[in-house]
Amino acid sequence: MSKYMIEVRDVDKEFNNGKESIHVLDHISFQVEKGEIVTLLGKSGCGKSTLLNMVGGFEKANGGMVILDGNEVRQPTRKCIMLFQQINLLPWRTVLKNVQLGLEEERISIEEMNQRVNDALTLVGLENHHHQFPHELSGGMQQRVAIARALAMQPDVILMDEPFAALDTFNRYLLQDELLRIQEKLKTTILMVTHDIDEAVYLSDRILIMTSHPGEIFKDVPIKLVKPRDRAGEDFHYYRKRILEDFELSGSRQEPEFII
Ligand SMILES: Nc1ncnc2c1ncn2[C@@H]1O[C@H](COP(=O)(O)OP(=O)(O)OP(=O)(O)O)[C@@H](O)[C@H]1O
Repeated sequence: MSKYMIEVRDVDKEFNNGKESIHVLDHISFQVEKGEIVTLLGKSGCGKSTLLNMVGGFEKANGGMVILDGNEVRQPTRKCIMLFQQINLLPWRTVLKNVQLGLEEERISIEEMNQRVNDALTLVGLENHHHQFPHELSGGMQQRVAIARALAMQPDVILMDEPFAALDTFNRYLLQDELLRIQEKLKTTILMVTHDIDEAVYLSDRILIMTSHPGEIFKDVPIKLVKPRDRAGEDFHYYRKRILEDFELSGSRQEPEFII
């Protein structure tokens, strides 16, 4: 049995907009071990979301393949759930009913469904909010409901596309801590996209730095700091600085318009 939960093998992607084709991802390969948190970090347009969509089975590659827990990904599956920045709760359903949503297609008993929904809501700290509607919750609480909905499905992998980008700093920090606490408990494999360097250093076991046009993995940076990490600590700043430098050295920096 492979120790990898996700294997991206030589994935290549072009989009055609009718007039021209854009080479978005150039022969990308990487692996994510079971229980790891790995972040794709790169500038806007470098192909992070496209790559994440491929791992989730929402987008097809022009070449190469993605293997999830030993099986080639050909379509979305319940083993691998995507969480977006847009929260996508159904406004007419309560918190409880929104979390149930992901389980309604599963062949499980009512008792098991209730148990999984209760457990997931307790994990995200919403055990006292079952009967509220989304509009009665803050943005941070709504994102917690979305996380609970994903957790209730007991996926092997959660894919996160800038899940905290719409939140204010305090809520973002709070939810990052919640995510780490939950992941420590459940050992779910997480592949995340962000352009927030601090978020990447705070959460990740490894950061994959991408360059653009076409998107490539420029560097694989293991973050060897124990969690929870001190955002104000010297070690944290070391990684932050190193990654900032990587971006400047990555070849994707714009040349100055005039050189005197
Ligand atoms: N369905 C599509 N059709 C055509 N081009 C697309 C499509 N989806 C993405 N692209 C192009 O592919 C490139 C990569 O887009 P992608 O959204 O993956 O980048 P990103 O790194 O996630 O950007 P951001 O951080 O801004 O979300 C962009 O140039 C984008 O315009």
